[in-house]
Amino acid sequence: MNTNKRKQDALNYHSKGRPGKIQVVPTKPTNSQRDLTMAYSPGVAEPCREIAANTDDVYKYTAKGNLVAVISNGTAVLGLGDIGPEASKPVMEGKGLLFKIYADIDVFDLELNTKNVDEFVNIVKALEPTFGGVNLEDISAPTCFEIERRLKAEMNIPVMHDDQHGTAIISGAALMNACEIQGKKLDEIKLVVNGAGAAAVSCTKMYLQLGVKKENLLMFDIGGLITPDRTDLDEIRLEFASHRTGIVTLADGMKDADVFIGLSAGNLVNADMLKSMAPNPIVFAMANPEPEVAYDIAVAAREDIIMATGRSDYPNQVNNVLGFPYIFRGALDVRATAINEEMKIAAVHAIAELTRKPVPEAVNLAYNTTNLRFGRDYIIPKPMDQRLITEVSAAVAKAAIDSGVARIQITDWDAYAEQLRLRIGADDKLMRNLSGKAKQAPKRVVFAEADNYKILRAAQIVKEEGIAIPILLGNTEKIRQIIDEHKLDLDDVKIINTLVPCERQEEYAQFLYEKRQRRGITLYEAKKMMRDRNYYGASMVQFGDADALISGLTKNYVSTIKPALQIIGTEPGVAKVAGMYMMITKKGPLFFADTTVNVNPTTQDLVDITVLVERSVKQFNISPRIAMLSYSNFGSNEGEVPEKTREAVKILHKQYPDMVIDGEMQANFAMNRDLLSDNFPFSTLNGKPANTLIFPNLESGNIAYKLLQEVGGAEAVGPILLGMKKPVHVLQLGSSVREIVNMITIAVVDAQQKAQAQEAQ
Ligand SMILES: NC(=O)C1=CN([C@@H]2O[C@H](COP(=O)(O)OP(=O)(O)OC[C@H]3O[C@@H](n4cnc5c(N)ncnc54)[C@H](OP(=O)(O)O)[C@@H]3O)[C@@H](O)[C@H]2O)C=CC1
Ligand SMILES: CC(=O)C(=O)O
Ligand SMILES: [Mg+2]
Repeated sequence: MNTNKRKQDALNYHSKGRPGKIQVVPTKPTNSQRDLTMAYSPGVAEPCREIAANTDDVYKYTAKGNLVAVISNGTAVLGLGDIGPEASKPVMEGKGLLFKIYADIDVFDLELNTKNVDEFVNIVKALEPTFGGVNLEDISAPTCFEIERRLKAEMNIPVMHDDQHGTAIISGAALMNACEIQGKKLDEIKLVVNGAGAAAVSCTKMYLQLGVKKENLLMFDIGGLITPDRTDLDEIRLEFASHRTGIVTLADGMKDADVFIGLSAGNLVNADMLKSMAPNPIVFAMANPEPEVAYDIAVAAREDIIMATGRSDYPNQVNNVLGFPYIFRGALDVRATAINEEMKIAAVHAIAELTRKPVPEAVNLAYNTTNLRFGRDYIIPKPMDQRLITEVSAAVAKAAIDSGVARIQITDWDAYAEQLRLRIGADDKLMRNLSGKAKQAPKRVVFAEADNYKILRAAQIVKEEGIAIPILLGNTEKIRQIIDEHKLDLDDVKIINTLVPCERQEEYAQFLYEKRQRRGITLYEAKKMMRDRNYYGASMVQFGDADALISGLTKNYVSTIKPALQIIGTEPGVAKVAGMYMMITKKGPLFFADTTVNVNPTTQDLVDITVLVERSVKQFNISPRIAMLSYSNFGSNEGEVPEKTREAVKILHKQYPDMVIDGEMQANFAMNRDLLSDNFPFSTLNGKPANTLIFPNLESGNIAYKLLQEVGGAEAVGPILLGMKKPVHVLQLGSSVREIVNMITIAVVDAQQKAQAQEAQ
């Protein structure tokens, strides 16, 4: 993008609509006179009295416990320097926005018009009743050190200067990982730090704590190398003075260095300086918005480099955004009185370790990448990785408890993790539970369309996570080519090319022939059909050579399901299969059927579908509350649809008296308990809204789930094929990798359950 356009876009982003980036949003109802009486006078006097009697109740009745002050005086705003408090406000609002979206922490940004340490400290101290924590930001060295030291000593809530400690934590984790990848040891690396301000000093202290040796360190400020004989330096900088001789300029210092850390200003390093570094160099050019050396220049200068910047538009963003939301989240949740060394070190390790774990597909999607994995271009997690909140905040909270600065304890860490996920809307508890279940006994899943990147990527994920053991069907060369192209880790996975004679193909063909010989299939045709991967895959499942089949990504539903129906067939007593979607909504999971198979079900079809769905929902450990949907409520309209649905409910009530089902009813009555009980108090569904919806025909089911997905933001998991004798699951055309992974998980759980049922017989 050209610079002028980027500039205008950034200005528009901030000025359009309501100027700025944050606002205050009420958290309690404000719709009625009664609500306002509670919110303000006279109701508000009650919590006031309680807090007056017990100050700590301020956490109970106000927003204090979740409110952080982001405070600056604008003296070191990014790398823009001392541009004043007003000019720092966009950055502070930005921090507020990030606190909110990544950790659900509310922020008031406060830009103070003072450079005087005493005045600054007195103002912030006086704010203690309002806030649960204080994030100091973009305050220049050396005053920032004194301000932070005094505030930490004099306040009883966590105070952290993020440019110092947030940056130290993130870059410490990145340095540990980068050294491992480059085969370097922290206690041996020669390190050059450019900058000797707030960030540089604290980062360097962190690196020394992590094992870097002081004698291997060179630190530069505007005046050059920090040496003991310089007379213009304060105690803080002199602590990092180097006794090495013969080094004057930064270029001198960088010769043979293993690591360059830039926390100074933009464009101070050139390609020649990088070329003079030791083999496999590590360069963190962290100045914002312009790094000390541009990413492109650095990677062009050295093929063996690990290059990071503070920017989001290149790989390896080493930026304190990865830390501050989660560090404060953990500190606030245990009401810590400080953010101490133990908490910081815990955060370093949590971030470093998270980088080594398989990257969720959602992160790849968010960054338009295909296979992020620990390595040269991925030394640190991506900011949009939702696992950061559970990993880092929990580690920080634990360390606060263990080091004795927590005022409240957490004992149930699983519940805490769930609470954290809920805060950022990342709670997919049901899928996580299913995934956990699948991992307990992973099954062999055969993929009929393995010559497709999305299938292979999903296969890699389920293999890595221990959910399934993939078997790939397709052209071996093509599959290997995709694996190589995307650097997928599937080398040891079985690949079967059904177009050439392969394992048990003759046997499978004979079986198909025997099953279908009176339905027009000759042995010759059966052998030919076994070259089709859907026939072959279904046969593998039928013969127990695989436990589940996944197909349908590239073919229509009917042609995918037909081979499975011919070879495996439906389970005893089931005339027709059906398709169900699990919709993961903000209010919990909803089950929709039939959304994929039966176009216009009869009354008996509706009964059969409901029986299959009820059993399947129960297998997810959820009590089904079923609504049979129509455009009519309990006989309020006549017509084919109300009549068949009403009749189906009647049959189900009679044949399955324990089934919680009612209808026919409209969707809003099914989903709204009050609406249903006010208007139809006799309904057997009263008490709670329905969680399972049976649609009168395919089009209504299909339209409803797609609308909920697109407009309601629900995630659709499925279609889960119900009624097959053995696990076969058919993907929707063009499913995403995440959707495929979810289907595989369901297929494995399905296979486990079918195996258990067989054992029990
Ligand atoms: N990626 C990230 O997460 C973070 C990045 N940063 C970036 O780090 C930089 C410094 O921030 P911060 O420490 O808060 O600011 P400070 O003002 O406290 O420190 C700036 C330091 O950079 C030095 N410096 C400036 N120009 C040069 C130069 N030409 N040669 C050598 N040294 C130079 C200054 O030297 P002197 O003291 O002699 O003037 C000073 O020591 C900024 O660009 C900021 O954006 C900061 C925090 C986090
Ligand atoms: C990222 C940050 O805090 C800075 O550049 O100042
Ligand atoms: Mg900053």
